[in-house]
Amino acid sequence: MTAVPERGPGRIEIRGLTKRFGSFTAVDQLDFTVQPGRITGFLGPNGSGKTTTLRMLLGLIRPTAGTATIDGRSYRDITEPLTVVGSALEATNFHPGRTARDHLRVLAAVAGVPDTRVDEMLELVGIPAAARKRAGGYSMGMRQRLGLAGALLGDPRVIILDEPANGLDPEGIRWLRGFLRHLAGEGRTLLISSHMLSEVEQTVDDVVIIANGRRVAEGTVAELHGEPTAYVRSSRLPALADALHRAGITSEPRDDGLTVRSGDLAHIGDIALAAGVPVHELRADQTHLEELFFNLTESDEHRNRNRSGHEAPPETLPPGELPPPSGAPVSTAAPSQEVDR
Ligand SMILES: Nc1ncnc2c1ncn2[C@@H]1O[C@H](COP(=O)(O)OP(=O)(O)OP(=O)(O)O)[C@@H](O)[C@H]1O
Repeated sequence: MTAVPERGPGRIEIRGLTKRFGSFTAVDQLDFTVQPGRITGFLGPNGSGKTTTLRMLLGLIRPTAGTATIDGRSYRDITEPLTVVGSALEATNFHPGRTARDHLRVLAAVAGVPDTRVDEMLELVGIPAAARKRAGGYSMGMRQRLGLAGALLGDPRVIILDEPANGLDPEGIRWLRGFLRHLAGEGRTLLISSHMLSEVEQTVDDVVIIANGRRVAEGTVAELHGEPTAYVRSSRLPALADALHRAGITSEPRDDGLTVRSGDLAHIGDIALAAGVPVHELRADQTHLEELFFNLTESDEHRNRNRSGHEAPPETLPPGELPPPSGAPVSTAAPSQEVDR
């Protein structure tokens, strides 16, 4: 693949992005930035507005307010969009009677790329044998890989994938992780959505978390984890707390031990040893990201509207727009899928 210069173009900017379906606000004043050369996880529970946001970014539906741009231009204003942005919103809408090769050839023709790239892409995503097999017989994992191959056909610098790990087995998830990392290493911009933080935690650099269409957190994965802490147990806690304090480390009592505001276990152990304090247990605290995710997205303030019966009534669908994605899987690789022009 052609290398994309590091720190090159490919910046996604979402500003005040809002989408209302009738009186229902699916995406509400959303703001975030996605940087090239990084993998950004776009996270939120089911129905929080991820797909609607991606559909606006990809020009499939019009925002009610705000903008979604790539290098300052909205998708509809990009001259050869498939060579700039590759996307796979769902991995399920391949024509069942069409082979992977035929499917990609159609897209290649649309994107204006040579047919030779089709087999290259199938090889790249690890399904060369699927070239002649009809898509109707594919596993979910193969569909995901085919969707990815389609997204990459135009050698785009921006890649947008909706729940790309869905249906992949652990080996497939490991493969995807390495593959996405490689693409980011080439300077490309990767935006991937997921409803499970734990699923993408090891894959992404940055995260944007939304609940009920609103951003509730944004930052690097490390920032989300917060400052590292350790748990230490001893029969002489006051002496240990005192020794840590003298070393400039704060601690507070927890259960029958201390929470120490440092992740450097060796340093904590050395301080205890130097103070002659016995240590009965010393371990790093794990931040339970899933719990944090739940707190951020399911707190009283952000409780999922879809679970409290406030979902948009279907008749709110504006003319010319596709029904909710759950019922109508969409791959944005082909412009023929675009609506609401
Ligand atoms: N065309 C539409 N008309 C009416 N409501 C819609 C439409 N599209 C989406 N919605 C509603 O907007 C909300 C956000 O949906 P969206 O698909 O963007 O969420 P999501 O975060 O992608 O969820 P999931 O993880 O389940 O795909 C949902 O309540 C959904 O029912």
